[in-house]
Amino acid sequence: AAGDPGDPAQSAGCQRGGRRRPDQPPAELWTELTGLVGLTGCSESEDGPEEGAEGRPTEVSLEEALVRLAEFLSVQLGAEESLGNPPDLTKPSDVPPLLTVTGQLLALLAWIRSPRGRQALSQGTQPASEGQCPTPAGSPSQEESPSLSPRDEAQGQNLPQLEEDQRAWQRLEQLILGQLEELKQQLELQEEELGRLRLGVGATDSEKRVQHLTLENEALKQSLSLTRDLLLHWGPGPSTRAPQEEAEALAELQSRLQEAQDTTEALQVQLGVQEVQLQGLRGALRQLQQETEQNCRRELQQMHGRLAGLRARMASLRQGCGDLRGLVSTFTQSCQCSLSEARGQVSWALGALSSGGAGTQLPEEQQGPPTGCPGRLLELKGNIRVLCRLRPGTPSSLVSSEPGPSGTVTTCYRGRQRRFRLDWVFSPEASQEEVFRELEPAVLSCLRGYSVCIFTYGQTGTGKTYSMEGPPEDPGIAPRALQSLFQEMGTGGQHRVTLSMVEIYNEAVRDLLAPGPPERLAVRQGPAGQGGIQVAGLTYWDVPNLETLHQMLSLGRSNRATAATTKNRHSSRSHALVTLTLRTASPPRGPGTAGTLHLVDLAGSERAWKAGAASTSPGDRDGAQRLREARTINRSLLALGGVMAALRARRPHVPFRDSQLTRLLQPALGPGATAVLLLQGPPICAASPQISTRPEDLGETVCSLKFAERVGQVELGPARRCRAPRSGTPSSLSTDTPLTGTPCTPTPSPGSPPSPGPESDSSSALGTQKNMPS
Ligand SMILES: Nc1ncnc2c1ncn2[C@@H]1O[C@H](COP(=O)(O)OP(=O)(O)OP(=O)(O)O)[C@@H](O)[C@H]1O
Repeated sequence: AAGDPGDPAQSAGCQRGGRRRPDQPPAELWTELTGLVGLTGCSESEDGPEEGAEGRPTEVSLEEALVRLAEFLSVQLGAEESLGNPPDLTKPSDVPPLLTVTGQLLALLAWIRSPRGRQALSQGTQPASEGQCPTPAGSPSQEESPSLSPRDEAQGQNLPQLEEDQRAWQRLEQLILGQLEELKQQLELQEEELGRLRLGVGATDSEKRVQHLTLENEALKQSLSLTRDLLLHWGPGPSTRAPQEEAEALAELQSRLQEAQDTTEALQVQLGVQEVQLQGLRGALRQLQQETEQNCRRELQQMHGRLAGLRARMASLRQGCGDLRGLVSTFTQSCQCSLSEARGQVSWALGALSSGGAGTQLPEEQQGPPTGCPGRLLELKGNIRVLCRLRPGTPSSLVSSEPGPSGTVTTCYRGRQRRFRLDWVFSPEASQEEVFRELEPAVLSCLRGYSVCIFTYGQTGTGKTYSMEGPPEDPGIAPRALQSLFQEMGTGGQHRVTLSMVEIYNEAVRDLLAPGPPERLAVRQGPAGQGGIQVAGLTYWDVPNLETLHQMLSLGRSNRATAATTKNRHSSRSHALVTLTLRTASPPRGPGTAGTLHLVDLAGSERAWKAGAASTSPGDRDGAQRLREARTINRSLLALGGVMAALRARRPHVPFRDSQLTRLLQPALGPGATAVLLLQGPPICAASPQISTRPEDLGETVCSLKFAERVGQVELGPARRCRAPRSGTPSSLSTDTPLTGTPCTPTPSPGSPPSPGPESDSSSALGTQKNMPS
């Protein structure tokens, strides 16, 4: 219609639609076409009053079909515009074929509606324009003959005119068929493109294009079938169908159109659903990828963790292997020693028997220790043992224990569970008696010449002093040990017991049993060749009986520095060392033994700021004092840790000199000595005001447990008995590494000549109670 100057609609008198100008925008085509159809309909209703309201639907259906065609064209043009390639309608080659076909159809429609067309149709003749056929190049003449005659006039119409009409129709038919062919080709091309685009799944633009082309294809298909139907029903040739048939055909067309629209809509819906599904699938795929990635990463981390754990385990196994090797060699050496000792004893016994007869009794020191005696038991148990005692309290989920031999203490600190295995774990309800029973063999081994050190270690307020000293009604390790020793020694007077007691307060060594006020003593390395440590001016007391011993111990305890801290009202601010030397009387042949028992009550391990010592206000002298104490206590405990680490790693140099504590403990931790560490642990008990449930307390406990676990791995070499010098006085606490001082009786002042041996009058050695330093 746009390119046809002889528009049939115009020639039918519909001047309102007018000619489509080349510069007319494609969007106006819709208006133009609907206007055109409207006009046609309007003329029909005016022209055919005889058909009435009943006859109208058939005609309206045709119009509707055209209106939809026009709609489609408008949409297509709009779509092309939106894609950025609007067709240039001024160029005939650019005009979409469908547009041209629609134009032709509208022209045909206009002609059919015109009186001439009606006449021709009613006569069963071809439509004819006034001298020119409706062609693309030249459409039917604009001037329609206004004098088209009715039926009777048509009979008189001249033959050439009819022939010309006939030709025009044939041309029109050819043209439409050609255009249909063109439409078909275009459809095929688009289907091909659609197929190509379908291969490129995933690209958003391609998807849009696919959608667009699908719609276009559907529309083209519809328009093709519609055009075919129109051509079939309204095309040239004699119209042999009755109006009723035409109406039916139109209704059928309409229903097909409706069907096609429904199909399109259904397809669109399906496409939408599929798109949604596609998006869902893409999302699921992305999520799956992320999850897989996360899982892989997590597994990798776990593998790394497991690998690190395995490496650590391997390292500890290696170390354990080394320790085991050491133990085996130690055991072999010990066996060899015992064997040679036994051989010597047997040969001596045989000699004694042969010279003195059957009635001769072997001196005690020449008898091998009987099987199961404390000394042997100690050797078998290992020369460093770590025991743990938890203060009774409300059970807590943060600290738990499995009591018994090789028992465990489990802590849950900062969300991490740690399990510590120790040689023996006492249940929190364990009595003083139970604790001592486990230590008794070690204590008694001193009588056979072994050097034994028992020390209590742990956080402040956990019961170190309670375990070591205990209240009078329920005595602790020290009183029970003395009682047990004296019980074992009996009243034979074959043993001589010497006692000394020092404290290390702020790195100063003080004699707690000095006759005068406690003074600072100098600790020195012993003379070359003698080895050991010497404490100048330290007093040793010969103790004749248990009662005196208890009195002296309580005297020493009362001289000890204590103070009130936030954790403990009677906190020990110093390390206390009680040393007991037990010398057996020299038998007629062979040396006697000199066993040593060190009982060490360490000051509490604590962070300085926690002991209530962190008060640094200028006027608070007590606070400053507590702070200084806490610092020196921690420094010395650190030094003890360093010594233990060096012993554990079997380093050639052991830093005993790092603190006064380690210097004094050197004999107790030397080769052949036996050490028992009693670790005191706190209950995590809300009911106990002294011990809070704060995590830092638990952290302190974990540190203590770690320390104890490390100490348990220290190897001091096989426990060895010490021979007492044949002559002389008990000048040392351990014959291997003597801690020398000035043993004295109560009467002589410190530094006076040593008291006589056990053969001497024990009462004079001890003096009387009134002579004791007060
Ligand atoms: N097993 C126990 N049974 C009953 N009471 C205990 C027990 N252990 C400790 N206590 C009590 O806890 C309090 C603190 O104990 P103790 O003074 O022995 O602690 P400590 O570790 O020596 O402290 P510090 O290092 O400050 O000297 C004391 O009142 C003591 O009686």
